Amino acid sequence: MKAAVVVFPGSNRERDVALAIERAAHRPASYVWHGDTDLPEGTDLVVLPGGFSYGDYLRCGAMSALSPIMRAVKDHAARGGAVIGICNGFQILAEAGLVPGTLMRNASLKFVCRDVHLRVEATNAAFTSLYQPGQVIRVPVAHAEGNYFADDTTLDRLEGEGLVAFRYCDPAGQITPDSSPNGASRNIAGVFNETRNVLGLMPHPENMTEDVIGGTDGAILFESLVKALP
Ligand SMILES: NC(=O)CC[C@H](N)C(=O)O
Repeated sequence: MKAAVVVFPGSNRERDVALAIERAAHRPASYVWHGDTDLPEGTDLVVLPGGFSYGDYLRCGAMSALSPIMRAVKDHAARGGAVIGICNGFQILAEAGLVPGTLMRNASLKFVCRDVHLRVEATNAAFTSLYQPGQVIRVPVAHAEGNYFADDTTLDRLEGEGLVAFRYCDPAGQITPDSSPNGASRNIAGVFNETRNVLGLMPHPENMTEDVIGGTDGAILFESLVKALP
């Protein structure tokens, strides 16, 4: 699997995700500057990492969504190529219209940094195929604008088409309002585009890939991608 991690001014999780990919794929990911216009030849997976691109001015991800590289990212997605946006990357995907919905300020109006539990809602995608359906995993969040919002018609469609990837839950897998760190609609933590080749995900699987830092639940996502992609 050949992965390209896009670096925006203010990204801060690019090395974490590149390391998680290298561990799973046994080959390094390459970094691509947001001002470039082309992805490396033969890229299988594009990663938009977490961080504070453009200092979160205007709205998180709004300016990065207009970066020159995004044209190539959209073309890659339109060809069926895999794209994952994590946290700030999810915000960029939403602003670019590559996944449905938007990310609003956390209901608490506070930056939230802690581990959360997620229920895996869909395993019929390259990103999640090695999880068990309904599996409860633990990964960290670190964001101020992770409150996923879409109108009810869109939410019903996402649920009807199985495009909700992950939901915040309690440790037993129950979907309760209290288990969401940000007030997200229907506890949604991650969504696919219609063809499930693009995933927007608010928590950070790349920061839960080693026992020494608390667990390996996040590593399974990268191992799933390695299995699914050439
Ligand atoms: N960890 C991140 O990617 C943070 C995302 C964004 N800057 C926020 O605070 O909502």
